[in-house]
This record gives sequence, C-alpha cells and structure tokens, in this order.
Amino acid sequence: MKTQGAGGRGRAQRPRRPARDPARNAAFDVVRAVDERDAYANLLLPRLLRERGISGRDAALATELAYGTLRGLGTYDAIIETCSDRAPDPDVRDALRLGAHQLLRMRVPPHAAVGTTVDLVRLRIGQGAAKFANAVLRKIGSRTLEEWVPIVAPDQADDPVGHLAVAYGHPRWIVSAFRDALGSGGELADLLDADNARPLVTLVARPGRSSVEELEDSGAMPGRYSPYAAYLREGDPGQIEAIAETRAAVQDEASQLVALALTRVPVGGDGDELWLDMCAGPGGKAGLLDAIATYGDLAGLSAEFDRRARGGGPAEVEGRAGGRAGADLPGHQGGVDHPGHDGGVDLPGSGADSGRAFPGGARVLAADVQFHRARLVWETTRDAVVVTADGTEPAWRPGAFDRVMLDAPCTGLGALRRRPEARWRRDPAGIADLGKLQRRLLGTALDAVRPGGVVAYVTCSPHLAETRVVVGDVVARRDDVEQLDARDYLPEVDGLGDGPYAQFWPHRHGTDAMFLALLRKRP
Ligand SMILES: C[S@@+](CC[C@H](N)C(=O)[O-])C[C@H]1O[C@@H](n2cnc3c(N)ncnc32)[C@H](O)[C@@H]1O
Repeated sequence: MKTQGAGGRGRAQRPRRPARDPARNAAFDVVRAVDERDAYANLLLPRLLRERGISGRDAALATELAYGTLRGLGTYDAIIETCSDRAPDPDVRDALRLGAHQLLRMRVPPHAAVGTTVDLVRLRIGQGAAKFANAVLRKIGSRTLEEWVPIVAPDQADDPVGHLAVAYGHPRWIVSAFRDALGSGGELADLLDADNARPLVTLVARPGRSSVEELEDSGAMPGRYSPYAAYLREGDPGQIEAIAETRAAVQDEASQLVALALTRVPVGGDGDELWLDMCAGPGGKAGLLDAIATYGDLAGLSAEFDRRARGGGPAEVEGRAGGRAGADLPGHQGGVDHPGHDGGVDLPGSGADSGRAFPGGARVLAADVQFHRARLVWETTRDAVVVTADGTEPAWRPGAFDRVMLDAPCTGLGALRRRPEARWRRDPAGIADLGKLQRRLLGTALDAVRPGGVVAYVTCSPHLAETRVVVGDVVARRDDVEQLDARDYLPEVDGLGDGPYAQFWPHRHGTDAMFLALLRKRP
C-alpha cells in the first residue's frame, strides 16, 4: 500500500483527462514508470511518443524532460526535501522532480516551469497536490542550481566525493569508482558533467556494406576518430536506409575503435581466418567485426595503399587487398581524409606480417548465452555464424580462433549518458559476482585463441574491479599470455591513459567510458 504523503489525503481515483501538454505528460509517465515499475526510459519513451503521435519540438522537449530529470534525481530530491515540510507522495515527487529540472537546468522561464508543472499535478493527481506542488516549486525556483548545491550538498573540503555526488546527481559509490579509475581527482567534475549531457548519436558505416560518405548524404558528419564513424546531430537514425538495411548502425565510437584495434594486432603464423565474438549480443561489435572479417579494414587498407603508392613501403598490399578488398567493392572509401588519420595509422611492428590493415577473408563466430540476444546478433550480421552458447562452457575446441573479442557483461557504468536511470539502479554489491564471471570468461577466451592469436578484453565500465583487476588477476595466473599496449593499436586517439590498457572517457573523447586490454597468447 502506498504511504499517504503531501497532497495525497482523501484523493479519489479520477478518470484520465486528455493531455493538454503532451510533452510534459509523456515525460511524467516515463518518470512515473521508471519509479513505480522499474521501466527503462530509453525503451518506454520512444514507444509513448510513437503511440501518442508526439514529434518534432514536443518530442525533443519530452526527451529532455524525461532523461534530464532521471539523470538529476539525486540532486533534485535533495533540493525537494529541503523545500518541503512533509514527504511528498511518489507521484507528486515525480512531478516535482520534473519541475525542478525545468527550473534548475533548462531554459524554461520560471513562471512557465511552475505553471505547467502545477497544471500537470492538478490534472493528473488533484487540486490539493497542485497547491502543495506550487508552494514547493516556488521555493525551488527562488535559487539557482549553483546557489542550491552548497546548501544541500556536503561541504566540498570535508567530503569532496559526497559533494560531487549531490552536485552532479550521481550515487556516491559511482563517484568514488570514477575517481579511482581516473587516477586523480582533477577531471572528476568534468566526467560527471559529461555523464549528464545528451550524447551525440554516433553511427557506424560497416565497411564493404556502407560508407561514411553514404551516411553524410543522410545528414551525418564524419566522426572524429573512427574511420567508420559518423555523427548524426538530428533526425531519427532508423529512417536512414543504410541503417534500416543493417549496412550501417548506431554504435558508440569507442565501441567501433576497440573492435578495430583487435583486428589491427598482427597475429602472424598460421593464418587469420576464424574470429570469435564470445559475448556478442545485441551485436554492435559483431556487426563491425563481421564486415571487417569479410571485406577487410577498408579505411586502413586504402590508407596503406596510398602510403605505399607514395613510395612509403612494400607494395604487395595491392595484391593482398585486391579481389576482396579492392577499389571496386561497394562502399569502398577510396583514400582516407580523416582528422584522426592523416593518411593512415602507424601500428607497431615491421616486416611482412605486422602493422597491416586486415585485408579480409575471415569468418566470425558470434555467441551469446541468451537466445534472444543471439537472435539480435543474427539480425544485424550478414556472414557471421551465430550461436547461443555459454562462453564459460565452450562449445568450441581450445585454440580454434585467431582473434577473440570478449566484450564482457559488466555494470555498464561507462554508458550512464545513454541510460538515464541506470546510475540509480546499479548496485555495488553485484560487482563481486560480475568479477567472478568476467574472470571465468577471460580464462576461456584465452583458451579459445591459438598460440600467437589475440584476445580483446572489453568492458563498458571504467570500474577498476571490472577492468585492470580482472585482467591483472587472470594474466598473473597464466604463463602463456603476453599483455600488449592497447594504445599502440589506437594511434589516432590521445588521452587513453598510462597503458598498457586503453581507457576511453566521455569528457575526453565524447565516447562511452570503454576499457580495452589486448592479450596475446604466447607462440
Ligand atoms: C556487454 S554485452 C555485449 C555487447 C556486444 N558485444 C555489442 O557490442 O553489442 C555482454 C553480453 O554478454 C552476454 N553474456 C553474459 N554471460 C555470458 C556467458 N556466460 N556466455 C556468453 N555470453 C554471455 C550477455 O547476454 C550480453 O549480451
């Protein structure tokens, strides 16, 4: 049974009236559903917008209201508590959170923020609750966010983590984890701030299937680092033909780069034909790996070709690239004119087999333990073989693969920008169990790769207990593994840390906080 708080007394069930303010009503419904029944905002909101025919500016407003409110819950709750003389009912509190977001972080004029929120409460909850909401919102609007923070947050000097947690709306344990992973406190506020910003929609043009130029024709602009990335400032990516046909997809740029880095490591020796994506669902990295495996790293190949045509090195790349990855392939990008590339990437190693872009001609086996997620991989890949399989109990023989991608199940703390409510749902208690699974999966990934082959251990979390500690523990227990400096395979990206790992950051790179370790099985 619900507790009776402010504005709840004597309230009768009333029939829903038609929404006069579709954006705020939709945002309210999303925040309520997240609060009441653990709904996922990024799944529910697009459905509500579609069902209610909300589009254009109203859709943009509903999105900012719902996502922004959910990101800032911790901050807004602290301010609401200070401004209320009694605990609000959950539905009234959700409306107050929406109002607080408009007053403190959006450019909605205060009278409009208060007026529309009070109207919403009157219509959806009741007259008594509306009076209460009006009084609380007026108090909230009497100060700016910068003025509220010192009042409601712990003192910065006494408790810097607690202060940042309230100031930037993150749970304290996540702020601590980010501080530990960053290694110094200097950038912590920038990171938390970046987590509160709406991420750019990043697309991937799967090589051989689409091209950045094709995405540019649909209104996107070339990405900063990945030769396959394009940014979409506005519009629905689902309407882009290449995306509808799975030749391109929505994919964070760091996700693209960690997959690309795996394909750039020279494996030498016994061919390079079979790759495993061990935790592939829903298929973002598998989609890119599948295209590179089939057609080659076309951007890298054309950069190499350009370099060699200018007299920069051995010429047999033309022969290796010809046929499968030659200039006639659909979507072949020709020369690379890319801010991060300067005509090609310089990878470590020299000699016939190293430092080369992969020319194509491999096959990907993509596995996921969950059938429905494996099915999503099957829908997004073309040439990959997709299976439902548990990576901890391999269905493949040891040493079968030349390259293995292990994008391990993790807390997802690196993608908090995308899932607005996620930060309040994650529980540090789950990290120990995840760590056990991550260690087992990394062990079986290393068993799956042949001597000389390479494993990418990836998490979409910078939490040390899921990244360095896992890799360090597993490597320390084996004598057949050599750790590579992952940064060497991403020369177009600065600021990836002290190595040998590569750690992306939203505030530095505009990407998710993706972690990469590259491990080679000793020949
Ligand atoms: C971080 S997600 C992978 C994301 C994916 N690589 C992509 O880029 O779209 C982790 C995946 O691991 C899967 N998984 C969890 N435990 C597994 C196991 N024991 N064996 C195989 N897959 C597992 C989950 O179902 C989930 O789909």
